[in-house]
Amino acid sequence: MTELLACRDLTAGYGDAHAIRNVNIEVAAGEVVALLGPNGAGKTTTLLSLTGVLPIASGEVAWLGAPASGSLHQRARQGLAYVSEGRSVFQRLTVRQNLAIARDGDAERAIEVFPELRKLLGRRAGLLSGGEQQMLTLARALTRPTRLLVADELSLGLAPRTVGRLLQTVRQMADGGMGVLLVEQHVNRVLDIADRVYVLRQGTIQFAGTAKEARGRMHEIRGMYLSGAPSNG
Ligand SMILES: Nc1ncnc2c1ncn2[C@@H]1O[C@H](COP(=O)(O)OP(=O)(O)OP(=O)(O)O)[C@@H](O)[C@H]1O
Repeated sequence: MTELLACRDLTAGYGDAHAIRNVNIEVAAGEVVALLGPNGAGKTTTLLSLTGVLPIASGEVAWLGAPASGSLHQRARQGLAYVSEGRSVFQRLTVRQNLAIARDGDAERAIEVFPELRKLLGRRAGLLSGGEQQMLTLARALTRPTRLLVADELSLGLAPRTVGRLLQTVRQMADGGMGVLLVEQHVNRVLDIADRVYVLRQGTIQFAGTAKEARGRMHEIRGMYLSGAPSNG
């Protein structure tokens, strides 16, 4: 398997506070990797430092087999799509205009993944439902050739059926050769489509294994959620 993104002993955070410590994660082409853990565990911080948005304090990040030094912008041109928490469509622009924003982008590629967007192309994005906006957010990230999709809580606030639809689409994209790193609150649902799982708790990796192994240790993983909140709140 071709390794796309990896970190070794990654420590990062905000000022002197290290929200994550000595984190080791890898994502290869063709696999869905889930990053799980309770609120405040450090999942978003991990994605931000892996994608080059947040500077790292120590450790190493490798992107496409070489030490990662460029910004998110540079990595995006090499096939890294990062969908951050929350819907980030341009509300006043149409779906078509939203899809046309990326330079060198190809709206048709995105519409192939989400055919339901075709009939909405002329509609203002602000008038779409929550699920449609989230599809558009994801579709926009895919207008460029994508090697790795990194997504933070894609399914936040969506109806169960829409969550299932998005996650199945993500699985199909990985089956087509893309690597996927997902932060997701719906543990059971994400285990249905993930190949491997990491569980973060209080800034460190507490579990790393296959989705099958995670299912076998679900009781223990649930416990990490219950006891995972930082003591200072
Ligand atoms: N901009 C920031 N400045 C200072 N501390 C921050 C900042 N963002 C996050 N933190 C802290 O870093 C820790 C990890 O936060 P992070 O957002 O990475 O967790 P998370 O696992 O993504 O949580 P959630 O599931 O609630 O989104 C938390 O203690 C949080 O309060």
